[in-house]
Order: sequence, then structure tokens, then C-alpha cells
Amino acid sequence: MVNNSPNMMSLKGLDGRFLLANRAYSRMLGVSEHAMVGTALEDYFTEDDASRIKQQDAVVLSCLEPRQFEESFSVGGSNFTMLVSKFPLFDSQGRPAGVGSVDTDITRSREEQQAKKEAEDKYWALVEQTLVGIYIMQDEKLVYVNPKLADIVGYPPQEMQNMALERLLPASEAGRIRLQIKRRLRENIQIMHYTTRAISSDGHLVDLEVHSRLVEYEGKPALIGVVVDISDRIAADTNLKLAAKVFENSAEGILILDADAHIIAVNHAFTRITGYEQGEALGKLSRIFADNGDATSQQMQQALALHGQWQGEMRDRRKNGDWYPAELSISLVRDDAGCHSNYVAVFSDITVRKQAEERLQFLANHDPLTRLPNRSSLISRLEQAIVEMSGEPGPLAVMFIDLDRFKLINDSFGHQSGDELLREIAIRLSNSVGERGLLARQGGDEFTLLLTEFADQAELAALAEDILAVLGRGLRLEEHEVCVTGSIGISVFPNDGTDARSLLKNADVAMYRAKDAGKNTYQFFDAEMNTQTFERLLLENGMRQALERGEFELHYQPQLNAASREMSGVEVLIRWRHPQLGLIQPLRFIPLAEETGLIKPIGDWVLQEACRQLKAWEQAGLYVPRVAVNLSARQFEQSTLVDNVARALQTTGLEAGRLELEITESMIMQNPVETVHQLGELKALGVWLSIDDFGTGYSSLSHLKRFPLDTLKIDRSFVDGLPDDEDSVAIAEAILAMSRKLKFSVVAEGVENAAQADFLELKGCTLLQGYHFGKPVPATEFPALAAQLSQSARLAIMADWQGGL
Ligand SMILES: Nc1nc2c(ncn2[C@@H]2O[C@@H]3COP(=O)(O)O[C@H]4[C@@H](O)[C@H](n5cnc6c(=O)[nH]c(N)nc65)O[C@@H]4COP(=O)(O)O[C@H]3[C@H]2O)c(=O)[nH]1
Repeated sequence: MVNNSPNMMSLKGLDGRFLLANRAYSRMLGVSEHAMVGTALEDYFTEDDASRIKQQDAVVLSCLEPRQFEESFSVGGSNFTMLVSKFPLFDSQGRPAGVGSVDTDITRSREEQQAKKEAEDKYWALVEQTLVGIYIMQDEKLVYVNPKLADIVGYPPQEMQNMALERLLPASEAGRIRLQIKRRLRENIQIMHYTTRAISSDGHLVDLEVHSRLVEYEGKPALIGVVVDISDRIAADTNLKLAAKVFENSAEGILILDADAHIIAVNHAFTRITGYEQGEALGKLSRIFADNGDATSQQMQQALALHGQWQGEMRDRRKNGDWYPAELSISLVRDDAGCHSNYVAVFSDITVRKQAEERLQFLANHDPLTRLPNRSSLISRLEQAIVEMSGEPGPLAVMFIDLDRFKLINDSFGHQSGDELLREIAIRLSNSVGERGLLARQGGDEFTLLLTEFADQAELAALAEDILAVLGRGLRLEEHEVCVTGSIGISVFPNDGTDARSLLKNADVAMYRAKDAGKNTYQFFDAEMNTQTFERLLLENGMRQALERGEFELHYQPQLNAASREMSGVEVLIRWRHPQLGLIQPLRFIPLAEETGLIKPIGDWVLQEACRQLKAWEQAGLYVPRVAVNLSARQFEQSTLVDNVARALQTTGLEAGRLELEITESMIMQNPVETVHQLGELKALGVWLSIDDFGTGYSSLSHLKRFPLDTLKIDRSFVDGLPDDEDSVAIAEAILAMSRKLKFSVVAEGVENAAQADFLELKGCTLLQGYHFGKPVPATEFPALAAQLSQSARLAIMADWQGGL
């Protein structure tokens, strides 16, 4: 049995020599079993192997218990691995006598195990360490994922174990893949490649490329797949597509050039802007770098060399030969090695913007109504001209042209007609001035002329005359023939100013002087004028405080019944007792008050004071039947005029029928519609209304009929020539006759002598006013004048009466 055992068996004595070895053992060692008896391990094994086997024997002998070992050794060039069971041998007295062993040859199975382990190690290294994700999916769940796949989607691998598709993929994708799996299983589709998107643990989407195969796993169908994260590739693809889209759809022209400025790509906008098709442009040398010899080309080259980019404006030519302004931005591109490889140029056609800029520039420097240069443009041209003079005396002059009574036209015909007139005047002036100077519109009805080419003052004067003549030619406005005149002031460099401001100011001063001189004329500036301007300034400033300081006072001039010569009223005339300039007559400050608008508070004060005075006299025993107050045109602009009149009457207690308001014809003509309305309201209060200075304006009686007027005042200039001057007589008679017809009472003003008074009385004039009866006097002196007048009247009645006897 021992000999037939496939295991190797042996017994060894305490000296390590074989007592017995079976056939299997001796066959392995290549000797007979008999020959082995008495031999030692060293006789068959290498020194190392023998020593190791001996050590095992020693272990068994020392513990005297059976033991198992795995032993490897080589015999005759072959390696063996044995599973060795060793046990101690005892003699008949129970003393240790040696070691027995039974060895099973496990060489083959050990080799197989080793091979399997190595295969497994390789497999794990491949699957676990690989750079692609790997998974096994069964029953729509992940049964295995490698670390890389877990890493791609950001989960710990163990958390993905048994993860359902829904958790890993967006709902739509999970649904799609599930259907796909079912189909694969049904139709046994082995291999499939597809892309999908997973939701990573932090919620962002990861683009995946999947290659999967149908396999059998643990006896059931499963899918094994390799997964690659293609998010970067997709993003790069997207960026590339986007860049291509931007390139093609950009509103700006884009050119890509090689390092030698040859065109290698252009977009649609390039073709749209330049007119060149892609095929015509590619391969050609770009004109961007063509040296035009101008500063822009050089600046561009320098900036590109220095900073790698340039931005600016340049001119380019379209295929059809048209030039257009372009805004260009060009950048130098370097390759990965840092070598200059390309240029990218982006440009846009800025024609529209340039036109808008030019328009803005034009508008900033021109008057939109007449399209003439405006004030600021004139000032800069004047300043430039002064600089160009560089100290030389000239020629340089400024003419200030102001239309006379333009406001009246504007108010009578409306702003539209006013504008039309200004346009026509601008054309006339431009034609008249021609190349001789720069004509600008200063604003309103003011034009300025800058002259740099003239020989002397006489030439300037001649030009001014020409301009006045041109202005004076009548023009048609709404079917009416209108005649416009102008007043011109001239200042000459350097005598009348060495800078733009003073030249303009002094031309303006001279223009006012021309107006004062009766309009429709011109004046050269002289230094004396500034003194007057100074006075004007003094008056203007002082007037603001004059009311508060009580510097205004009213003077009263009597009006007498022409027949009875009894006082029937007074006209109040304002005076200004100026602290420095003394008593100032109204004609010196009323126009200024009207210009500055101060006439409104002043006018209100006059009304109030006149009514109060009449009442005060009445209370003192002097009854003055009526007081006439002058109203200014600007007071009519006040919407509160009627209220102010009513308040004056109410606060003073004066009866409305004792107040007469004097207005001028031109006031009515300036704004007939509004004035008729206001006059109606005033009339409704019960006050009297009279037309002052009749005969100097439009003198249209039929026109005046439309207004609720009571009285006409014949202007002093007509009374002056009475009774000898034929024209004056004719006018006075005509006015009186017509007034009678229209039932107006008539006051003649400026009656300076008895002949005038008698003539007017004879012709039916109602009231008389003038120095002949009494000059305007302060309120304090008026009672004496009134007493004197009533005395004279009584005497006259008595004389008449006596004459009658
Ligand atoms: N040579 C001469 N002159 C005579 C004679 N009789 C009267 N006058 C003057 O003729 C002017 C008559 O006043 P007006 O025509 O309403 O003309 C007035 C009136 O338009 C205006 N004015 C006077 N006071 C006021 C006022 O309170 N408000 C307004 N808005 N204007 C006023 O100032 C103008 C001038 O007023 P005054 O200088 O006071 O001049 C007054 C008066 O002094 C005469 O026989 N011979």
C-alpha cells in the first residue's frame, strides 16, 4: 500500500537518514527504494533545500506533534512544490525516534494558481487604473463601475454600485437608453457606440461617449461599456462652431491675414462692405498695410510692432471705387511657438456715424433756421481771425445787423411767418455779402457779419448802405407787402476792440445807437457810446431797487373840456428821482423798463398810486373827475392785468368810470386777438379805454372800431402844426370827423398855445391837454394848478358871458 501510494512517503531516524522511502519518493529522486535506506537528504537535494527540510523535521521533533508544510525544492533540474505532512516517530518506550512524512505533489496546482493570480492582477490593473471609464450594467443598474468612471461623474465608486439609470442620466436620456437596451437585448445587438450626458454629483452635465457590448455576466445578459468624458471636446467643438458663426454673422467685416498680409479668410460682412466676393479677396495682399504715406499708416505699423494691436479710423475703397470711412481694429496673432503667424482685422463702415457726426457738427455751428453759421461759430472764426492778424492792424471788422420792429411782425403775422421772413432776409444778406465776409445769425433778428477784406471805413460804410438797401426792399408775407428795415453797428479792429468779446459788444452798442438815431441806418462805434452804455447799465441796475426805495413819483397833467375849459381829468406821468442822475423823464427809462420786464411791477404801482391819489384829493376836497394811466405793451402780456386793475380800484375805492387806461395802436396790433379779449374784460370792469398817440401807427379807424374804445388821443406831432400847417390841419380834421362818426371822444395832447386850443375846440375836439393849460406837476403842486385852472375857467365863462352881453 505504501509503495503504491501516489504520495511520497518516508521515515527518517534521529540522525536524519532515511529508514524507509516508498516508490513514489524514490522515483522522484531517481533511485530505488532500497538504495535510499541509510542515505541522507544531502545525497539528493541541494544544500539549501536539504537544510530547509531538516529544519521542518526539527520543528516536528521539538514539538512532537504532526505539522504541515509547503515545500519547494528542485531535483534533477525540475522544481517541485509539495504539501508535506510530518509526524514524529517513537520507539517502543515512547521515546522520539525520528520523523515520518507524507508529501503530496502540488506543483501543477500551484503553477495554475500563480498564472491565475497574474492574470487577475493584469486585469485589475487594466480596469481599475485605466483612463477610460468602464461599467457593467445589468437589469438597468450598474453592477460595476471602475474608479475612472466614478471619477468622471464625481461619485465614490461604491456609491455607484447598483445605481439606477435615472439617477445618473437626465430623465430624457435615461428613457432613451432604457429603450435602446431593451431593443439590443431583443434584437441581440452586440456592439453599440453612442453619446449621452450624465449628471455629475455636483449637478453639472458631463458629455460622455459610450462603447458598449452585450455580454453574459454571472449567467445573465449584461452590458459592458467603455466611457470617455468628451465634455472638453464638445466644449471646444461648440466654441469652434460659435467662433465660425460669429465670424460669418458678424456685422463687422473680418479679415484674417497671414504674416505677409495675404488674405486667408474673409466673412460675409467683408463682402457686403467692400463689394469684393470671397474668391476675389483670398490670396490677395491686403490694402490695410499699403503705405499711403500718411500718419495713420505709420502709427498702425508702430503700434502693431510695439503692442501687437492698433485701433483707429482709416479710409478704404469699395470695389465700385467709392471711398468710405472705416473703423479698424487689427491684432497681430502669434502661434504656440510665439512666432508671428497672422493678423486679424475687424472693421466697420462708419459712413452713417460720420454723417451723423458731421450733421451734429453742422448743427453745433449753424443756426437751424437760416443754416447760417451761429453765434459760437462766429466767435471762434473771429477769434481765429484776430490770431491770424498777429498784431497787424487789420483789416478786420464786425457788423451787427438788427432788424427794426421785427417783434411787431412776428407778433402780427405769427412765428411761422416770422421764421419765413428771417430765412428770406438771411438769403438776401448772404447774396449781398457774397465773398466779402462771413455772415452769421446771432439769434432772434440779429445777424453778424465778420469782414476781413476791405480797404477802409468808406468801403464798410458802402457795404452797410448796400445791406440797408437790400433789407429795405419789400417782401411778401401772407399776401401782405412787408417792409423791413435794419439798424447796423460796426466795430473795427483794433481801435474798437482787440478781442472778439469787445468787438462784438461795441458793434452791438453802435447798433443800438443806430436804432436811437431813428433806425434804418448804420453807425460806427466810437468810445463815447460806451459812456451811454454805462448810463444804461446804471439805470438798469438802479431801476431794480427804485420801486422799493420809493424813487418813482407821479406827475399829473390836467385835461380840460375843450368847450368849458373846465378840468375834466388828469393824465399821470411817471418820473424817477434818481439819487445820482436827478429827475429822469420816462422816455429815458420806460423803454429800458419794458426791455427788462420791470415795467410790470412799475405799471402796477402807477395804477395803484394814481387811483389812491385821486381818492386822497377827493377826501381833501379836490374832485378830479378822471385819471388817465399809460399802459405798456408788456403789461398786456400779464395774465393778471385785469385782476391788477380791479384790485387797484377795489383797494383804493375809486369808481371804475373814473379810471382811463391809455394804450397805443401798436400794442393792439401786436396781438389783436389777445388784446381784444383783455380790453373786453377791462371794459367790463367799467374803466375807460383810450388810444394814445393816434395817427403815428397804423391809424386804421375802421380797424379800431372792433375794440371797445372810448377815446382817441391825437398825437402831439399833429397838434404841433396847427392851425397853419395844411397837413396837420387835414389830419386833425379827418381824425375828428371820423371820431365823431364812430362816437369816440377825442383828446388833443401837446396843446401849447391858445390858437391850437381854439382850432381844436372849433373842430369839435372833446378834451385838451398841453403846456398851455399846465405842465405835468407833482401831486403836491397839483391842487394849486387845479385851483388856478378853475379860476381861469370861471374867468373865461365870465368873459364869454360879458362878451355875450
Ligand atoms: N412838448 C410838449 N410835451 C407835452 C405837452 N403836454 C404834454 N407833454 C408831454 O407829452 C407826453 C404825453 O404823454 P404820452 O404821450 O402818454 O407819452 C408818455 C408815455 O408814453 C410814457 N409814460 C409816462 N408815464 C408813463 C407810465 O406811468 N407808464 C407808461 N407805461 N408809460 C408812461 O412816457 C411818455 C412821455 O412822457 P412825458 O415825458 O411825461 O411826456 C408827456 C408830457 O409831459 C406839450 O404841450 N408840449
